[in-house]
Amino acid sequence: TQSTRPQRLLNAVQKKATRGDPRSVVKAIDDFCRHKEWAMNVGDEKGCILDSVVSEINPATVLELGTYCGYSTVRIARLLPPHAKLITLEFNPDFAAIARQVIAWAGLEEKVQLVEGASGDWIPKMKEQFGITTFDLVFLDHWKDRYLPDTKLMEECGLLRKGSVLLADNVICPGTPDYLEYIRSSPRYESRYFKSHLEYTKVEDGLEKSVFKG
Ligand SMILES: CCNc1ncnc2c1ncn2[C@@H]1O[C@H](/C=C/CNC(=O)c2cc(-c3ccc(F)cc3)cc(O)c2O)[C@@H](O)[C@H]1O
Ligand SMILES: [Mg+2]
Repeated sequence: TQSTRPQRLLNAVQKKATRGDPRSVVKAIDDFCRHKEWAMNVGDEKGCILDSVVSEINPATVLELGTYCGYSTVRIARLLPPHAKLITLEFNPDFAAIARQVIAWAGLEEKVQLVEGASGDWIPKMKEQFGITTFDLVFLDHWKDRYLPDTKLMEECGLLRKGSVLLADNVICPGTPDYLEYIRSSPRYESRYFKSHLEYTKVEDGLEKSVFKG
């Protein structure tokens, strides 16, 4: 049977990366996507911006919306302090299965809880299911038309506190116009755009970092 792109990406990790070495997993995926097959990982250029935001916040609790193959999950989790928790939501079971193996290859299972399901169903259950009060950082990288509804849902569920940071991928390409309009015009957020490029290309894209004011 034909393999899928996520399966071929996992094969590249298992062939090129060293078990237990997150940096080598990130490099193996970037090399695969740059030289073999493009895939919608945040990538190395935007990934450096992601790294700097994570290092600046040093979060104890992180929520990622849209795991895909686990590239940004590994990028974030490798920088987390010992008892920090990253919860990542992925509703495609095939992608979730690949991501679990990528996260395991990096040796980061202890820091990551991959939850198979839709953000809309799980955001309201974060407190009761995982004992989370609020998230220090949320990385949005799922369906682009879901950024805004899920942000409103997180507000309603009290998952954001004064100082919580939302970091959104692809605000230019493919674009998240309704989210950008909302977050940039809301008095409850301080937003800043980090100009970059669409992963592995010269096309403009960027990350929007928004701090919740409570
Ligand atoms: C239903 C909403 N809730 C969800 N809950 C949990 N997981 C979800 C959800 N939505 C989507 N997902 C998962 O997130 C992932 C989806 C990501 C969508 N991303 C993109 O479309 C995307 C697309 C591009 C892109 C850019 C230019 C192109 F020419 C082609 C593609 C670049 C990116 O960086 C992207 O992130 C998948 O793994 C999907 O199964
Ligand atoms: Mg993306």
